[in-house]
Amino acid sequence: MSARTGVRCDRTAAWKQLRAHYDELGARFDVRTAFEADGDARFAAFSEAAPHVFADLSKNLIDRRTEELLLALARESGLEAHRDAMFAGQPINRTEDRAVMHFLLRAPADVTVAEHNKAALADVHATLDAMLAYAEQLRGDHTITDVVNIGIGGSDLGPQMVVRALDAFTAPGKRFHFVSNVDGHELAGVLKGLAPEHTLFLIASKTFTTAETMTNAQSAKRWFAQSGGVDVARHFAALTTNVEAARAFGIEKTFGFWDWVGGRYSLWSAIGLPIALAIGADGFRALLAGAHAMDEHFRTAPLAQNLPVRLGLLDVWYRNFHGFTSRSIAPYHSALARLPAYLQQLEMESNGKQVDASGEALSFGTSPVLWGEPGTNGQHAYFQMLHQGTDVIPLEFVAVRDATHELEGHHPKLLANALAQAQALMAGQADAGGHKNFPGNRPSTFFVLDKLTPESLGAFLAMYEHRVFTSGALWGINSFDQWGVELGKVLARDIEPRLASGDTQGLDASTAGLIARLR
Ligand SMILES: O=P(O)(O)OC[C@H]1O[C@H](O)[C@H](O)[C@@H](O)[C@@H]1O
Repeated sequence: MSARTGVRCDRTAAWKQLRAHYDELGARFDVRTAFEADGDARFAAFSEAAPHVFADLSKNLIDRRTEELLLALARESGLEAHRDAMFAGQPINRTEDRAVMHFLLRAPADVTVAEHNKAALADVHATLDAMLAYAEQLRGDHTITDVVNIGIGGSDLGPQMVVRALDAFTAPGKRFHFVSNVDGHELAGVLKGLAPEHTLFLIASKTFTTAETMTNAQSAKRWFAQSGGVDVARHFAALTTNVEAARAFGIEKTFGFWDWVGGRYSLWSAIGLPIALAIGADGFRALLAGAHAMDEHFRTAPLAQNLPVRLGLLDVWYRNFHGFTSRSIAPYHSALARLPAYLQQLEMESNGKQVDASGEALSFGTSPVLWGEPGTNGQHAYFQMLHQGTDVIPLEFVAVRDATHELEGHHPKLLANALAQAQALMAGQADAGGHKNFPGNRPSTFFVLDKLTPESLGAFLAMYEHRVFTSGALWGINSFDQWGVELGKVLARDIEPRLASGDTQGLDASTAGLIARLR
């Protein structure tokens, strides 16, 4: 059974037309020539001012015909119906039979939703109000100086990235630590500087079964008792859909969320408590409001002026026609240092799939590899390859117009570097001789936020979520499950006792040999 309406992208007429267009013109498209021909008009046509986010797409390898065909592909593939199904709360995550409603987490209490989602919206706001009241109470409690979030994947990357990104909005007096790895070096390193009476542990796990998080949580509880901590109820809280398991673990204070929130889409839920502790209730509400504005843009803007859609279509063009296998992210703001790691989970766990939503094998590529580091650091490391390597890797700049520090001269230098890199990638430099030649015509997208605020960050992240939705929808895959993480977990459970016993029976010779080495 097909999991959705519409035709899989590779079976549409537009796909064939795109293939022909690529063979005829796309492969040889030169963005420099395109700028010579229609300059300002190109910048106007290929830029988009969405809520809180401006995007310049004009340095990409596309022309109007390409975009028209991509829009036709979106229509034939049923993108709009799939989007509307998500917003209607239908169970579009078919392999887990779940709705996908992270957008509801940021919807105002009085927004119009389908009748069957009214109870969910009321639950969202009841939990949000309780969580923000708790956050405000703790913000005023100066005996708590250290907050340790124990969680992994979506229960770590989102809150960690946002807390760091909004550092300028964080009230002084509390330090935030994020422990994710089962490697005890991480937790031990954090605990070294802490006192139990001044520490709050947040155990963040959607399922409350994840091995890494449970191991770290047990160790934190043991450390708390051994270091003289007495009041577990005051110093531990759980953020989870599995409240029962949290209670069984011994935690009284719990904030829940729901199975229709995917882990990598959960920073807007109770998983966002560290964010609320850092920037306060108003700040957290502003983050949600920014995301909601982008939700509305994605839900209602015509496809041709819909920023997440235009980005998702470009991703399909690059992945399936140009054959680019990776994309690099360069945030030109050091507070966004964890953005690439967060986006890796968002995009690669969502769209790193090889079958469509009905389980049928795909004959085309899906998620690219995402990677990156803050500019300008990346420039002095791997940008060499972006400029002169043999592979073309689309690059994404994220620049912020207003700085939040007062150091003189830094910000213009930072912005000049971002602009110059985008310019150099496109323009190149010919005839300088061999190793000094830059081929140019290397694509980039340039995002501008006026200021890095809770609101603009919320909008930017929601834009990215919907962009991933768009490419996933065109590919016909289920962007909301993650079966690919299961096999390794199962095998680790088999191997762990073998490391103690030395039993290697039935194992391949490599794994057996490595176990012998590691014992
Ligand atoms: O929040 P949890 O249930 O502990 O899950 C944490 C993470 O681990 C899982 O294995 C998935 O790969 C992620 O999607 C998830 O975010």
